Amino acid sequence: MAKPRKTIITCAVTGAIHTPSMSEYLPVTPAEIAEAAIGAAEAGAAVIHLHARNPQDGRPDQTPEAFEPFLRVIKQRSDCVVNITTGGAPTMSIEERVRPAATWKPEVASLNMGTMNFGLFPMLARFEGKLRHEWERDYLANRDIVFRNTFGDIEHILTTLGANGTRFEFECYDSAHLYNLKHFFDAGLVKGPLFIQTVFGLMGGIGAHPEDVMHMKRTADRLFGDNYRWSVLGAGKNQMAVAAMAAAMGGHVRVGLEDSLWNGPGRLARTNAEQVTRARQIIEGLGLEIATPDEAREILALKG
Ligand SMILES: C[C@H](N)CC(=O)CC(=O)O
Ligand SMILES: [Zn+2]
Repeated sequence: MAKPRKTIITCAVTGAIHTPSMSEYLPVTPAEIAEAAIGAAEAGAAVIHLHARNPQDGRPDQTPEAFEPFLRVIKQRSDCVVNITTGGAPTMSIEERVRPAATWKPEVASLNMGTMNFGLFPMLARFEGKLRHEWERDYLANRDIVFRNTFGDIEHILTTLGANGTRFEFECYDSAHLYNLKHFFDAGLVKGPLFIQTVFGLMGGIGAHPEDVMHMKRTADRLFGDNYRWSVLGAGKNQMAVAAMAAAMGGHVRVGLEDSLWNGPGRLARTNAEQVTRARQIIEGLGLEIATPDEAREILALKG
């Protein structure tokens, strides 16, 4: 009897897209981020994707010091795979964005595979009346956000962090980003298995229709064959549908309040663990098993 395939659940616990006034359940302080990460790991997430925030007003904070308090607690209480963002907030400089991962040398760091328009403004209408902080309104109303990830920026992050043995969660928001990754793969600047996180339904990137999911998978299969491990994240209301489609096709899944505030239509997720549990139910419902952190390390060939 063939061993059931293992599915890696990644949980992105707070991010830099959503803002505190949107949901009282969005982790902001180091203690809240640590609790959210450990809760998500206990619920079944093998990989935890981390951003930091200013504890007072929840503004994205990409200083290495802001990460230290929760990284220490997570390391003490969990064997989960730590994945530190290099995306930060799309309004930050590359130097600012790469600093935390360069300082803390995690097993995994995110790496965004192309420059793109980054549309947060569609959320403004929905949360306009609830926004407590001036920075939230300015941030969400900004229609000119360019999320910069040039070939030079990507190579800089690859070489800076690669030197520490850190491997990458390659964020691909459109098929062009898969071709950008292919360029670095052919140039020998990245080694397989590639952990490719295909992002669906974020304004400025590809949509979240099943055809979009199939298009990204077919393109990745053609470009990388079995030199990659496919994972998906669906933004907002698309989160669980995209996760279910991918899991059924052998893909890994990412959930968490960075990507969606919801746990079912119109119901705010009270914890990241709630979303991990919902994804786990879908995966186990398909007769699959979730991967432990060590199984994820093996599947992704991490330094451990
Ligand atoms: C859509 C997600 N925000 C992708 C992400 O997590 C980017 C990063 O942190 O580098
Ligand atoms: Zn992120």
